[in-house]
Amino acid sequence: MKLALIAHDKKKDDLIQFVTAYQPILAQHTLYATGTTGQRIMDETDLDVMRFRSGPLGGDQQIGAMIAQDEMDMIIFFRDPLTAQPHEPDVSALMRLCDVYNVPLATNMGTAEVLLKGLEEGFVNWRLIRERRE
Ligand SMILES: O=C(CO)COP(=O)(O)O
Repeated sequence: MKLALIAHDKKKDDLIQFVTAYQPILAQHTLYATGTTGQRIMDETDLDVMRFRSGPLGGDQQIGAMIAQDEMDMIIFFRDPLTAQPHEPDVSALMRLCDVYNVPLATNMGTAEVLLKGLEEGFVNWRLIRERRE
């Protein structure tokens, strides 16, 4: 599976703690990240990450493009709900595309934990359900 990991600045420490705790699961998948988040993951864990541009410079949109091409399976995006982001339209667009394409999106650690545990158990069947419908 292809997973994207993203965190706003004040949530990056939380994301590092989370990916460290769930490194054994994450290591079984292909990981993508926005620029600064990805750099921190690579510096502070043993995970290998394909980095896009930094979020404010288009990284969210690059991940959105992968979603639109049906090439992304899950997004873990620790958003900061208390700080205005200069690229808020990009953040909204990314989340909107997750809903357009039914891509699982966790915007906080609680949901991210459930998603990763579900992923580990093989509960990610939405593509099959969608294919049956089409
Ligand atoms: O701003 C972001 C997501 O909207 C994250 O970008 P960085 O990982 O480059 O900080």
